[in-house]
Amino acid sequence: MTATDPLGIAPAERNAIMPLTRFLPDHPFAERLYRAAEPVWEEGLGQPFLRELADGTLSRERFVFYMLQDYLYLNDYVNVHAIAFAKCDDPKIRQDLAQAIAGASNETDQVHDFFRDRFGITDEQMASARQSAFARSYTSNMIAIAYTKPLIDILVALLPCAWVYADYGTRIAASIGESIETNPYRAWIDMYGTDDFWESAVWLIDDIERLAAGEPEEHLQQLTEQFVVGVEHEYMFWASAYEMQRRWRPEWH
Ligand SMILES: Cc1ncc(CN)c(N)n1
Repeated sequence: MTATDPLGIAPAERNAIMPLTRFLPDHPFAERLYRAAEPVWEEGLGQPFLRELADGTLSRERFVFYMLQDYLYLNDYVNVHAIAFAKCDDPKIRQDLAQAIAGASNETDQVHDFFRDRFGITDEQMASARQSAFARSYTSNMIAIAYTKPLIDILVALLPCAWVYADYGTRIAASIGESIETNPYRAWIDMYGTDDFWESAVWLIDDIERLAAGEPEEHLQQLTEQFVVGVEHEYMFWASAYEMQRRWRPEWH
């Protein structure tokens, strides 16, 4: 584990809220996934988009770019859950997936609609938003996994979305304390920095842990690599929003 927290959270508090110590004892496969992704995961939290969101200095332009990408992202994200649902005959996981779909519409209501009003994002902007190369790479990968792979692969493809956001939201909330009161991005932090949102990662981790128990080592290795790719995609989603970069090369407008 990295010694210094990217947002400067003190070690004692950090231990209580880190991904593996928070509600997650006895999840060896989740631990393996996190450890494999840890360098990118931890570096990701320290990137400018998130540091500036945490201290409230992120430009509105960059945040709007992110919001429009995220709106497109959530549509694909819900579709991936729906494909997983159709492939799943485990009643508990079906219920979890249905709740996650409802949770995504909660994100839209609490975060997207709020910032649409606040920043005056128009229907035209929403309708004409074009997915960035980085966001498309992320969701295309998830959709391909959803159509071609078994249930556990789909759940692992979804896990970075839930777990990284729950962790970053919690750690951002912990790092800024009372300054949240004046942070223009408070609605975002309030959404992702809560125990409720954390629960949306926990069910997924629990279900994956259960399914992983019967899998051969070779498949677990593939899933671990796939998870790291998902965390890298999360990283690039923010990095490309910060640069407001739509195409693979910045000069391709
Ligand atoms: C890109 C992305 N990843 C995850 C989340 C959290 N569901 C989100 N809203 N956007």
